Amino acid sequence: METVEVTNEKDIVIVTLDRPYKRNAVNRIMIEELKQVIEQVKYDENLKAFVLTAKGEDAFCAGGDLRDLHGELSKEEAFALLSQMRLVLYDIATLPVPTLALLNGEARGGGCELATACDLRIGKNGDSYGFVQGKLGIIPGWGGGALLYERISSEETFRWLMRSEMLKSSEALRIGWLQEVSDSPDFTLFSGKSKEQLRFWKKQFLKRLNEQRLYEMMEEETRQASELWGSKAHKEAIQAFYDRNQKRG
Ligand SMILES: CC[C@H](C(=O)O)C(=O)SCCNC(=O)CCNC(=O)[C@H](O)C(C)(C)COP(=O)(O)OP(=O)(O)OC[C@H]1O[C@@H](n2cnc3c(N)ncnc32)[C@H](O)[C@@H]1OP(=O)(O)O
Repeated sequence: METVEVTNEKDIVIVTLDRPYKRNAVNRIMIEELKQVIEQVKYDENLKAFVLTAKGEDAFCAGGDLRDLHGELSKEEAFALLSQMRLVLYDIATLPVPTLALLNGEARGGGCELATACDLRIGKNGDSYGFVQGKLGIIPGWGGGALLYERISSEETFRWLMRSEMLKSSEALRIGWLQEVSDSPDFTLFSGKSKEQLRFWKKQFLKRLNEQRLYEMMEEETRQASELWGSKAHKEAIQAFYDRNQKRG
Protein backbone atom coordinates (compact mmCIF):
# COMPACT_ATOMS: atom_id res chain seq x y z
CA MET A 1 0.00 0.00 0.00
CA GLU A 2 1.11 3.55 -0.73
CA THR A 3 -0.31 5.61 2.15
CA VAL A 4 -1.14 3.13 4.89
CA GLU A 5 1.04 0.52 6.56
CA VAL A 6 -0.56 -2.46 8.28
CA THR A 7 1.24 -4.67 10.78
CA ASN A 8 0.06 -7.31 13.18
CA GLU A 9 1.54 -7.85 16.64
CA LYS A 10 0.10 -10.93 18.29
CA ASP A 11 -3.36 -10.33 16.77
CA ILE A 12 -3.35 -6.62 17.51
CA VAL A 13 -3.56 -4.85 14.16
CA ILE A 14 -1.62 -1.60 13.87
CA VAL A 15 -2.73 0.69 11.07
CA THR A 16 -0.21 3.47 10.40
CA LEU A 17 -0.99 6.48 8.20
CA ASP A 18 2.05 6.89 5.99
CA ARG A 19 2.22 10.34 4.32
CA PRO A 20 4.40 12.15 6.87
CA TYR A 21 5.71 14.64 4.26
CA LYS A 22 2.07 15.83 3.90
CA ARG A 23 1.43 15.65 7.64
CA ASN A 24 -0.51 12.43 6.94
CA ALA A 25 -3.35 14.36 5.28
CA VAL A 26 -6.00 11.99 3.93
CA ASN A 27 -6.15 11.94 0.13
CA ARG A 28 -8.26 9.76 -2.19
CA ILE A 29 -5.65 6.98 -2.25
CA MET A 30 -5.59 6.87 1.54
CA ILE A 31 -9.39 6.69 1.68
CA GLU A 32 -9.33 3.74 -0.71
CA GLU A 33 -6.59 1.99 1.26
CA LEU A 34 -8.28 2.58 4.61
CA LYS A 35 -11.50 1.13 3.15
CA GLN A 36 -9.63 -2.01 2.10
CA VAL A 37 -7.94 -2.37 5.50
CA ILE A 38 -11.16 -1.91 7.47
CA GLU A 39 -12.99 -4.38 5.25
CA GLN A 40 -10.39 -7.04 6.13
CA VAL A 41 -10.16 -6.14 9.81
CA LYS A 42 -13.95 -6.20 10.29
CA TYR A 43 -14.17 -9.91 9.54
CA ASP A 44 -10.92 -11.08 11.16
CA GLU A 45 -12.14 -13.34 13.96
CA ASN A 46 -8.67 -13.73 15.45
CA LEU A 47 -8.27 -10.02 16.01
CA LYS A 48 -7.87 -8.79 19.62
CA ALA A 49 -7.56 -5.02 19.17
CA PHE A 50 -7.10 -2.25 16.61
CA VAL A 51 -4.51 0.54 16.89
CA LEU A 52 -4.46 3.60 14.65
CA THR A 53 -1.31 5.71 14.51
CA ALA A 54 0.82 7.57 11.98
CA LYS A 55 4.37 8.06 10.76
CA GLY A 56 6.53 11.01 11.76
CA GLU A 57 6.93 13.19 14.80
CA ASP A 58 4.94 16.23 13.70
CA ALA A 59 1.46 15.08 12.90
CA PHE A 60 -0.95 12.27 13.48
CA CYS A 61 -3.10 13.67 10.67
CA ALA A 62 -3.66 17.19 9.25
CA GLY A 63 -7.16 16.25 8.09
CA GLY A 64 -8.52 15.93 4.59
CA ASP A 65 -6.08 16.76 1.80
CA LEU A 66 -6.98 20.33 0.93
CA ARG A 67 -5.70 19.87 -2.62
CA ASP A 68 -7.33 16.54 -3.36
CA LEU A 69 -10.68 16.63 -1.52
CA HIS A 70 -11.69 20.26 -1.84
CA GLY A 71 -11.60 22.71 -4.75
CA GLU A 72 -14.45 22.85 -7.22
CA LEU A 73 -16.72 20.05 -6.06
CA SER A 74 -20.50 20.18 -6.40
CA LYS A 75 -22.62 19.49 -3.32
CA GLU A 76 -23.35 15.99 -4.64
CA GLU A 77 -19.68 15.26 -5.37
CA ALA A 78 -18.66 16.52 -1.94
CA PHE A 79 -21.32 14.33 -0.30
CA ALA A 80 -20.14 11.24 -2.19
CA LEU A 81 -16.49 11.85 -1.33
CA LEU A 82 -17.08 12.72 2.33
CA SER A 83 -19.37 9.70 2.67
CA GLN A 84 -16.56 7.30 1.80
CA MET A 85 -14.53 8.51 4.75
CA ARG A 86 -17.63 8.68 6.97
CA LEU A 87 -18.21 4.96 6.38
CA VAL A 88 -14.58 4.23 7.31
CA LEU A 89 -15.09 6.15 10.57
CA TYR A 90 -18.42 4.44 11.27
CA ASP A 91 -16.83 1.03 10.69
CA ILE A 92 -13.94 1.86 13.03
CA ALA A 93 -16.39 3.08 15.70
CA THR A 94 -18.38 -0.16 15.54
CA LEU A 95 -15.55 -2.71 15.21
CA PRO A 96 -16.05 -5.69 17.51
CA VAL A 97 -12.63 -5.17 19.15
CA PRO A 98 -11.28 -2.28 21.27
CA THR A 99 -9.78 0.51 19.17
CA LEU A 100 -7.10 2.97 20.22
CA ALA A 101 -5.71 6.08 18.52
CA LEU A 102 -2.03 6.49 19.41
CA LEU A 103 -1.50 10.13 18.58
CA ASN A 104 2.14 10.42 17.57
CA GLY A 105 1.64 14.13 16.81
CA GLU A 106 -0.95 16.83 16.28
CA ALA A 107 -4.37 16.23 14.76
CA ARG A 108 -6.44 18.79 12.87
CA GLY A 109 -9.83 18.76 11.22
CA GLY A 110 -10.51 15.31 9.80
CA GLY A 111 -7.48 14.06 11.76
CA CYS A 112 -9.42 14.72 14.96
CA GLU A 113 -12.49 13.09 13.41
CA LEU A 114 -10.51 9.95 12.62
CA ALA A 115 -9.09 9.77 16.14
CA THR A 116 -12.58 10.28 17.60
CA ALA A 117 -13.80 7.19 15.74
CA CYS A 118 -11.55 5.12 18.03
CA ASP A 119 -12.80 4.10 21.47
CA LEU A 120 -9.77 5.63 23.23
CA ARG A 121 -7.06 8.21 22.49
CA ILE A 122 -3.58 8.59 23.94
CA GLY A 123 -1.80 11.86 23.15
CA LYS A 124 1.67 13.29 23.65
CA ASN A 125 2.76 15.93 26.13
CA GLY A 126 2.88 19.33 24.47
CA ASP A 127 0.86 18.42 21.36
CA SER A 128 -2.41 20.09 20.32
CA TYR A 129 -5.57 18.88 18.66
CA GLY A 130 -8.36 20.78 16.94
CA PHE A 131 -11.64 20.48 15.12
CA VAL A 132 -10.54 23.49 13.05
CA GLN A 133 -13.10 23.04 10.26
CA GLY A 134 -15.03 26.06 11.55
CA LYS A 135 -12.08 28.25 10.56
CA LEU A 136 -12.35 26.94 7.00
CA GLY A 137 -16.00 27.88 6.51
CA ILE A 138 -17.19 24.28 6.94
CA ILE A 139 -18.12 21.83 9.70
CA PRO A 140 -16.74 18.31 10.25
CA GLY A 141 -17.91 16.18 7.33
CA TRP A 142 -16.81 12.63 8.10
CA GLY A 143 -19.26 12.21 10.97
CA GLY A 144 -16.58 13.13 13.51
CA GLY A 145 -18.74 15.82 15.11
CA ALA A 146 -21.51 13.30 15.72
CA LEU A 147 -18.93 10.90 17.14
CA LEU A 148 -17.54 13.61 19.41
CA TYR A 149 -21.00 13.96 20.98
CA GLU A 150 -20.70 10.25 21.89
CA ARG A 151 -17.23 10.63 23.40
CA ILE A 152 -17.35 13.78 25.56
CA SER A 153 -20.06 15.98 27.05
CA SER A 154 -22.50 17.72 24.70
CA GLU A 155 -21.48 21.12 26.06
CA GLU A 156 -17.73 20.56 25.53
CA THR A 157 -18.42 19.17 22.04
CA PHE A 158 -20.58 22.11 21.08
CA ARG A 159 -18.00 24.55 22.44
CA TRP A 160 -14.98 22.88 20.78
CA LEU A 161 -16.69 22.67 17.39
CA MET A 162 -17.71 26.33 17.52
CA ARG A 163 -14.36 27.58 18.87
CA SER A 164 -12.67 25.53 16.13
CA GLU A 165 -9.39 25.94 18.00
CA MET A 166 -6.46 23.73 18.81
CA LEU A 167 -6.51 22.42 22.38
CA LYS A 168 -3.36 21.55 24.30
CA SER A 169 -3.12 17.90 25.33
CA SER A 170 -3.72 18.90 28.98
CA GLU A 171 -7.03 20.55 27.98
CA ALA A 172 -7.98 17.62 25.72
CA LEU A 173 -7.36 15.35 28.72
CA ARG A 174 -9.48 17.55 30.98
CA ILE A 175 -12.52 17.42 28.70
CA GLY A 176 -12.11 13.65 28.34
CA TRP A 177 -11.18 13.46 24.65
CA LEU A 178 -7.78 12.06 25.60
CA GLN A 179 -7.70 9.28 28.16
CA GLU A 180 -3.96 9.53 28.70
CA VAL A 181 -1.06 11.83 27.88
CA SER A 182 2.40 10.37 27.64
CA ASP A 183 5.87 11.10 26.22
CA SER A 184 5.73 7.92 24.21
CA PRO A 185 2.19 6.60 23.70
CA ASP A 186 1.93 2.82 23.51
CA PHE A 187 -0.70 0.09 23.54
CA THR A 188 0.37 -1.91 26.59
CA LEU A 189 -3.26 -1.46 27.71
CA PHE A 190 -4.10 -4.55 25.66
CA SER A 191 -1.17 -6.64 26.93
CA GLY A 192 -1.91 -9.91 28.66
CA LYS A 193 -5.64 -9.84 27.84
CA SER A 194 -7.32 -12.61 25.93
CA LYS A 195 -9.27 -12.09 22.74
CA GLU A 196 -12.45 -13.06 24.61
CA GLN A 197 -11.90 -10.50 27.38
CA LEU A 198 -11.19 -7.70 24.94
CA ARG A 199 -14.19 -8.55 22.74
CA PHE A 200 -16.57 -8.82 25.73
CA TRP A 201 -15.42 -5.41 27.04
CA LYS A 202 -15.98 -3.95 23.58
CA LYS A 203 -19.42 -5.55 23.38
CA GLN A 204 -20.38 -3.81 26.64
CA PHE A 205 -18.95 -0.53 25.37
CA LEU A 206 -20.96 -0.77 22.15
CA LYS A 207 -24.19 -1.53 24.04
CA ARG A 208 -24.12 2.11 25.21
CA LEU A 209 -24.13 3.27 21.62
CA ASN A 210 -27.27 3.52 19.55
CA GLU A 211 -25.65 2.44 16.29
CA GLN A 212 -28.63 3.28 14.08
CA ARG A 213 -28.92 6.77 15.56
CA LEU A 214 -25.18 7.34 15.28
CA TYR A 215 -25.27 6.27 11.61
CA GLU A 216 -28.06 8.74 10.91
CA MET A 217 -26.38 11.59 12.78
CA MET A 218 -23.12 11.01 10.93
CA GLU A 219 -24.92 10.95 7.59
CA GLU A 220 -26.76 14.17 8.39
CA GLU A 221 -23.47 15.82 9.30
CA THR A 222 -21.95 14.82 5.94
CA ARG A 223 -24.99 16.26 4.16
CA GLN A 224 -24.69 19.55 6.04
CA ALA A 225 -20.92 19.76 5.42
CA SER A 226 -21.40 19.18 1.68
CA GLU A 227 -23.73 22.16 1.58
CA LEU A 228 -20.89 24.33 2.87
CA TRP A 229 -18.26 22.95 0.46
CA GLY A 230 -19.14 25.51 -2.22
CA SER A 231 -19.50 28.45 0.18
CA LYS A 232 -17.52 31.64 -0.34
CA ALA A 233 -15.93 31.31 3.11
CA HIS A 234 -14.68 27.79 2.34
CA LYS A 235 -13.35 28.69 -1.10
CA GLU A 236 -11.46 31.64 0.39
CA ALA A 237 -9.97 29.49 3.16
CA ILE A 238 -8.74 26.91 0.64
CA GLN A 239 -7.29 29.65 -1.55
CA ALA A 240 -5.49 31.10 1.49
CA PHE A 241 -3.92 27.67 2.16
CA TYR A 242 -2.74 27.38 -1.47
CA ASP A 243 -1.37 30.96 -1.44
CA ARG A 244 0.45 30.44 1.84
CA ASN A 245 2.13 27.30 0.57
CA GLN A 246 3.04 28.92 -2.74
CA LYS A 247 4.62 31.91 -1.01
CA ARG A 248 6.78 29.62 1.09
CA GLY A 249 7.93 28.07 -2.20
C1 LIG B 1 -14.07 16.85 6.86
C2 LIG B 1 -12.70 17.14 7.29
C3 LIG B 1 -12.08 18.17 6.43
C4 LIG B 1 -11.89 17.55 5.06
O1 LIG B 1 -10.95 17.89 4.38
O2 LIG B 1 -12.66 16.75 4.60
C5 LIG B 1 -10.76 18.62 6.94
O3 LIG B 1 -9.98 17.90 7.50
S1 LIG B 1 -10.35 20.22 6.56
C6 LIG B 1 -8.57 20.21 6.75
C7 LIG B 1 -8.17 20.67 8.09
N1 LIG B 1 -6.74 20.75 8.14
C8 LIG B 1 -6.07 21.88 8.03
O4 LIG B 1 -6.62 22.96 7.84
C9 LIG B 1 -4.56 21.78 8.13
C10 LIG B 1 -3.86 22.45 6.99
N2 LIG B 1 -2.42 22.41 7.20
C11 LIG B 1 -1.78 23.26 8.01
O5 LIG B 1 -2.35 24.15 8.60
C12 LIG B 1 -0.29 23.07 8.15
O6 LIG B 1 0.19 22.37 7.04
C13 LIG B 1 0.07 22.29 9.45
C14 LIG B 1 -0.19 23.20 10.67
C15 LIG B 1 -0.69 20.98 9.57
C16 LIG B 1 1.57 21.94 9.42
O7 LIG B 1 2.33 23.12 9.27
P1 LIG B 1 3.91 23.02 9.03
O8 LIG B 1 4.41 24.41 8.84
O9 LIG B 1 4.52 22.20 10.10
O10 LIG B 1 4.07 22.16 7.70
P2 LIG B 1 3.62 22.54 6.23
O11 LIG B 1 2.48 23.46 6.23
O12 LIG B 1 4.84 22.93 5.45
O13 LIG B 1 3.09 21.13 5.70
C17 LIG B 1 3.96 20.14 5.20
C18 LIG B 1 3.36 19.65 3.91
O14 LIG B 1 2.12 19.03 4.21
C19 LIG B 1 1.10 19.63 3.40
N3 LIG B 1 -0.17 19.61 4.13
C20 LIG B 1 -0.38 19.80 5.45
N4 LIG B 1 -1.69 19.69 5.73
C21 LIG B 1 -2.31 19.43 4.56
C22 LIG B 1 -3.66 19.22 4.22
N5 LIG B 1 -4.67 19.21 5.13
N6 LIG B 1 -3.96 19.00 2.92
C23 LIG B 1 -3.00 18.96 1.99
N7 LIG B 1 -1.67 19.15 2.26
C24 LIG B 1 -1.35 19.38 3.54
C25 LIG B 1 1.59 21.05 3.16
O15 LIG B 1 0.95 21.58 2.04
C26 LIG B 1 3.07 20.78 2.93
O16 LIG B 1 3.22 20.24 1.63
P3 LIG B 1 4.28 20.85 0.58
O17 LIG B 1 4.15 20.01 -0.63
O18 LIG B 1 5.59 20.71 1.29
O19 LIG B 1 3.88 22.27 0.39
